[in-house]
Amino acid sequence: MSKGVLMVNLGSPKSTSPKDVKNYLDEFLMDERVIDVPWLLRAFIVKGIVLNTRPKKSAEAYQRIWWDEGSPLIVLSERLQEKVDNYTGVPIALAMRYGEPTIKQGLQELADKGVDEVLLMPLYPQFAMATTETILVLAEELRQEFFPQMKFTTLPPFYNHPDYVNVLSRSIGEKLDGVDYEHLLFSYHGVPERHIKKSDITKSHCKIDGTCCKTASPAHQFCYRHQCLETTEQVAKTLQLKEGTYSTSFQSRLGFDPWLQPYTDRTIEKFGLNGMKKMAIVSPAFVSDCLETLEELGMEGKEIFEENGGEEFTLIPCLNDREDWIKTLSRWIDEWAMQPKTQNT
Ligand SMILES: C=CC1=C(C)c2cc3[nH]c(cc4nc(cc5[nH]c(cc1n2)c(C)c5CCC(=O)O)C(CCC(=O)O)=C4C)c(C)c3C=C
Ligand SMILES: [Fe+2]
Ligand SMILES: [Fe+2]
Repeated sequence: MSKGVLMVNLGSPKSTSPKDVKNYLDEFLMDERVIDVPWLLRAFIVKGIVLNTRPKKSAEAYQRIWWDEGSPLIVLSERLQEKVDNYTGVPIALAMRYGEPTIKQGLQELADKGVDEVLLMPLYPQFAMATTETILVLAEELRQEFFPQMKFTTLPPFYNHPDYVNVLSRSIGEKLDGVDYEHLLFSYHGVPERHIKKSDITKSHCKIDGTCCKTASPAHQFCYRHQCLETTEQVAKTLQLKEGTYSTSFQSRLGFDPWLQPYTDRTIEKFGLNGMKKMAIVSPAFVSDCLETLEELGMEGKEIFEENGGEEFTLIPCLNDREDWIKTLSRWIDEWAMQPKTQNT
């Protein structure tokens, strides 16, 4: 058997034109694990409302962060894939859940190299139905239809893996070295509260009441909120952050349903209004910088802070293609590649 890796990230529109952004949002938001309502209602919300209003605004946001080489998320994911490919002894392909390169193209690329045992590597530290789960479900559907000879293994969410926590902590420590700040905010992409309850395999643990995520439960294997809070706690412990000098919030709310709280924009506003002058922010739900970090935090978040009296806003970059991150991923891959036994997901 020949082994290979498929790294999968979220994806971006082809360009910053409203038409391409609309196509991308259509694919993204029509995913039943993102907008998790029956198809007819989803089509009404997405095609009838969101796609008639959002693409222009989103396209303008993408224009503010777009690079000459293309979407930051895709360019940074490509750099990561190339560098890990150079370090490891197995072929590494890259795919996006939405847009291109598709998961089917990524699997075909590996199949063309003779790979029949694939490590699926969703590039998300924390599990969510709207990210990890949708990747794994689609990959399995494609395997059954087009690549029945392949065997899949999945890299588990690494939100509390000591190697990941150390690299993330180091990246924060380096950026904040010599920077005077009063508070470090860990801002994770939000999800609707409903998603957390749906992913609760015990069907009774999750109450979203502030205590359930701190009480040990098998539900936490699939609890995005628990995993985010845990990443924050592990990093705070590693960096020896003092209680009260850091906290967790959730960004990018869409629609009118309750999402995970506290919301990042309101938290930043409150910091400013309460007299805070210097804050730092990190977004550990993403391993690559993207619209949500560069624009929503780096531009909008900064503006909210300054409009409300804040003065210094330090945005910590994602891990992107840091050397220690490349080496960590490569080590995980090599450890998997050396295991003799195969395992189907
Ligand atoms: C942890 C990662 C992510 C989760 C969880 C997630 C859930 C989620 N997202 C939306 C809606 C949108 N997200 C958008 C952009 C976007 N989302 C993520 C990651 C997660 N999303 C990333 C990395 C990005 C940026 C992509 C890029 O090209 O840089 C967007 C599009 C931009 C916009 O119009 O604001 C939408 C829409 C929902 C509804 C959801 C959970 C249900
Ligand atoms: Fe998102
Ligand atoms: Fe929980």
